[in-house]
Amino acid sequence: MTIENLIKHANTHTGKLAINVHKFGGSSLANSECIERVIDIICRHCQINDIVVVSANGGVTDQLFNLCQLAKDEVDYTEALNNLHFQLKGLIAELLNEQNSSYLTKQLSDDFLQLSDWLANDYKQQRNNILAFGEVWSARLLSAVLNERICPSHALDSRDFIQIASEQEPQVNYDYSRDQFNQLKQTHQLTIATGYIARDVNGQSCTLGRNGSDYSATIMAALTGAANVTLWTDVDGIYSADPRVVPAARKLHRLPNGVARELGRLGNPVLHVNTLKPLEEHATHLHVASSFDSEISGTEIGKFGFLAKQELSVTYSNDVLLVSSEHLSALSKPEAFTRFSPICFDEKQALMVIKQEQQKAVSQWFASKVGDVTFKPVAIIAVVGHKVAERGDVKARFKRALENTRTLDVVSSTSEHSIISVLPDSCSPELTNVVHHEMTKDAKHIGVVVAGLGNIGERFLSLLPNQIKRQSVLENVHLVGLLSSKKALINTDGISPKQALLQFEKQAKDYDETLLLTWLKNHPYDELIVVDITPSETFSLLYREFFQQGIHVIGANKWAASSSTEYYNGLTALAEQNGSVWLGNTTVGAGLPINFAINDLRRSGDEVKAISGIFSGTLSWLFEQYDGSVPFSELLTNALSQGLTEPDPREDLSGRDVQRKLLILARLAGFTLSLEDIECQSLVPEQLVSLSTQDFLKQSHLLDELFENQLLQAKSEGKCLRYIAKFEINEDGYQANVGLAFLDTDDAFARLNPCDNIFKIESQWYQDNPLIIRGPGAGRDVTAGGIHSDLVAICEQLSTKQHQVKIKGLNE
Ligand SMILES: Nc1ncnc2c1ncn2[C@@H]1O[C@H](COP(=O)(O)OP(=O)(O)O)[C@@H](O)[C@H]1O
Ligand SMILES: N[C@@H](CC(=O)OP(=O)(O)O)C(=O)O
Repeated sequence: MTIENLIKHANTHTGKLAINVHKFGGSSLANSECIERVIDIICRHCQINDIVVVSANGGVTDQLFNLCQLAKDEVDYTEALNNLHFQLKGLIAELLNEQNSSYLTKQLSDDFLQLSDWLANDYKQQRNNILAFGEVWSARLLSAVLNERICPSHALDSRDFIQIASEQEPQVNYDYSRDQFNQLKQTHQLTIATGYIARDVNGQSCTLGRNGSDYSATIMAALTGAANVTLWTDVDGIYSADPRVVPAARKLHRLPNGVARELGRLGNPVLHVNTLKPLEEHATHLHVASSFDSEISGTEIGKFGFLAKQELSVTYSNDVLLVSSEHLSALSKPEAFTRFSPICFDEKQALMVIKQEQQKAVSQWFASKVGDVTFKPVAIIAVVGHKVAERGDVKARFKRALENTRTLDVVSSTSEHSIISVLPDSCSPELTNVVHHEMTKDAKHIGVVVAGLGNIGERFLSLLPNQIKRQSVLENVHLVGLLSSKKALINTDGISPKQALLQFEKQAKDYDETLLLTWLKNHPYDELIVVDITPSETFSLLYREFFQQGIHVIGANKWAASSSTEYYNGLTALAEQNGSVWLGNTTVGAGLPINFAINDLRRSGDEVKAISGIFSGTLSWLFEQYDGSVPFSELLTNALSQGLTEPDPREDLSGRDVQRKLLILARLAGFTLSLEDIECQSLVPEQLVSLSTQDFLKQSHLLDELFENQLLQAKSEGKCLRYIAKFEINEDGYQANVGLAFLDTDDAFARLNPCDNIFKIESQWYQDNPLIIRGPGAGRDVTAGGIHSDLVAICEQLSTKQHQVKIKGLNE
């Protein structure tokens, strides 16, 4: 939705559109630049009846906690207080016009008088009211900026409508809260509500715990029946480990609900422990996305199939306590869970691990019931994934990763979705990296979309199941898309390679390019490869889009590789910029390793000086057969009926295909040239050029005299006829042409099996005795095999590739 739409809806909207909740975390609101970005996201993604939930501006809650602590320790906090006031006044001045700025500054000064008073006289009682200021200031400021520049908006203090049982038991009274919310909500205005805070049944201010604004957002979604909740933060999704600590962390595109819940329970900051609770009975979608780059697809949390269930992540916490008491056995497991939500509870070993904030409640309970209890700071590291507790292989790998680490003898799980180890010392970044590496080293999932289900495409697919079985590098390759020119089948959870064509037949829908591109933009794979086995120029024009998304391409299709110099250079630059690999070993010589050989020579430091040969299977066959005993046109009809030519044989006779192949090879050898730089002798006489295919075939006898004359002349010189491609460097640069040549009958190019290709490479290393590659240059098996060879090559390259996580403040 654009800003115009937001405003238009402000004036006309009747409140019937689905509601979306957008939560912006503190990191997304940390300074005026961040807030400008948030405003831009609101303009593009919000409708007027949506709800925006905000956390305190980045760092403000920490500062408020610090002020309470200083007051408690009776340390002078004046400077800290003034700094915070100064910072917030600055933010107001930077974002609002003079009139609004002075109005908000006045409100802020009043709040600071109140804050000073509470800190001096009543910080204990007023602690939650003090902490609540962060969110109140943040909502007020954002709402004022929107009102001034974008659309009518009002700020709501969630304490005025969210009622929970108590801070310890933050269950929401939904009926009451919904009623209150409906009374407070203004129609035709964008609601900016505070996260993190609520009131208990006694009307006391409560917080929902650190990072609690996520929970506020989902509570508000449940109150309003919202369709979506987006948690906008400083990282573009949930990763397999904290990306600040583990640079090799992988983005988890789709996280099953249970796994997300467990990550939150273990204290992962991206998801608050209670975030998912309010959504349990609603069909609300939950996303985590980056406010720093709102176009990148984030993580979706929901119900997913096999692939998402395979994913593992590693999380740790250093803010946990080991509870020891000889009376621990007085506490049953269910009771322990309802009372304290421990992270782990091991009845047999009488061990319980809790979050630091539970300490007070635990010690009070023990004191009142049974007796002494001691607390020891410890740490946990956990592997989290769908039902990992039942997976022996995961447990074994986790133990192996911890082999050289001192652990308390507890590797226990309280949820089926995690295996936890308790550490006597804090969990170091090194350990987190080691464990993450061990758990995820072979977890790179590669999606493959095959475009073009003709002869070669079918063969490629029929070879795929065995290739996946045999080539270990293909272990995590998933066939996810099949495209023909008219139909498309995309299945994010994978299409069975064995049943591929059958599934395509039954389930494919009409091909829709926009839908395809949208899917490709949001695909959940670590890497995605498009295998282009189409002859289509139109499809090749999508390579730009693919490379922009970092998608890799295996092209058997010659169009892109032989496009204009400017376009081709643009494509290769784009691929490089975005880390896309582009291979096309089968564009020339089918499965013959000609492209590999040229690449390899260049890698070895060699310089290619000339490339020549017979590059067309069709022309190879025709001239190997043509000895004058049968007219050329008869041979051509024969070749056509055997499927050796294109449906319109002029495609072959024009030399254009050979010209493209020579261009591709010369480019691979490192030369900059385009098709126009390669002289091309067409074998189609002028009068046959513009006829329909049918008329051309009827008139093909007109070719006979021409070829007969050429053959007679060649024979008179003791030579034979061949269609040759040649590129060579000379003093002026290079010379390149394709056309008919008279060759000695014992020339290597003259003694081929019909249909074979031959490539001769002369280089610095292969000067006097050139490198020759010869063999079938077309055919179903060899071409499909060549594409498989590219697939293995790409997967080998990708297995060592690391993605750079984009996090504001870390590498942005
Ligand atoms: N598994 C993980 N995936 C993504 N981010 C993580 C993960 N574990 C920890 N983090 C950290 O959580 C931070 C986001 O949480 P938080 O600071 O609460 O954001 P916000 O201010 O938006 O609420 C990220 O910057 C990242 O460093
Ligand atoms: N401001 C609170 C609540 C919150 O959720 O913040 P954030 O969205 O920045 O994690 C805190 O810092 O804990």
